[in-house]
Amino acid sequence: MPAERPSVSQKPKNPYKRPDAFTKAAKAQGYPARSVFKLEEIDRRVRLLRPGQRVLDLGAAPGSWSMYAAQRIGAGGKLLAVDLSPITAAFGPQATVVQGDALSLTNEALAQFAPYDVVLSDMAPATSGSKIADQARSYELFMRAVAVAEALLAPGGAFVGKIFMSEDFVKARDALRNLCEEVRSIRPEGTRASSVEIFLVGLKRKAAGKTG
Ligand SMILES: C[S@@+](CC[C@H](N)C(=O)[O-])C[C@H]1O[C@@H](n2cnc3c(N)ncnc32)[C@H](O)[C@@H]1O
Repeated sequence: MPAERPSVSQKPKNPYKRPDAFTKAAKAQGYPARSVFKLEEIDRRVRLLRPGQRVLDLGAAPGSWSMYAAQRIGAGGKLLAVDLSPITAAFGPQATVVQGDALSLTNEALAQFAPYDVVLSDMAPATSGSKIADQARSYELFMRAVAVAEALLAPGGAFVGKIFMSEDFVKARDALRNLCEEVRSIRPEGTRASSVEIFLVGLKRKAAGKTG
């Protein structure tokens, strides 16, 4: 099983106080970022990823989520990893990397392996120093990911998107409720205590014509 969480002896009693155990465990297992444990927890809780699936990963750099997803979908799956920044991590022959801005890339440019079984977005803005501006940008990235899912996610498919907590959270959750039968909000254990992020998980994408 990929991405083994920190062992009981490594893991602090309160991971929010000493989150470095997650960073060390990620590096020890060859993942570039501790964020892998967030996806691993979401996967474990909602049974997200399976062999043979087609996955779109938006905001994929430096590559931990894509590495994890590529292992879970195996050689029979397909993965498209997209980020503004270059991605140097290797995900295997089932993966293709696109460097670009998800806000301006067309849905066609993201459709290489569509329809997708899973759309992931861990996209986050570079922090600007303004909490309000960062929240607004995070909402924009989240809503773009939902729009991409609306265009490219298969009926029955699943969505995971990161958003910074703000007044817009309810609008974001409603947009996902419009798309998926079941919506959950998850704040994984590996999230830093100071972080304002939360993940909205949409399960069972509604069939076309059944949204709303
Ligand atoms: C928290 S990191 C993602 C970490 C990644 N999931 C991993 O496990 O390695 C957020 C990423 O979102 C990307 N990002 C932010 N805005 C973006 C945009 N408009 N289009 C594509 N990627 C974007 C950033 O470049 C950054 O690499």
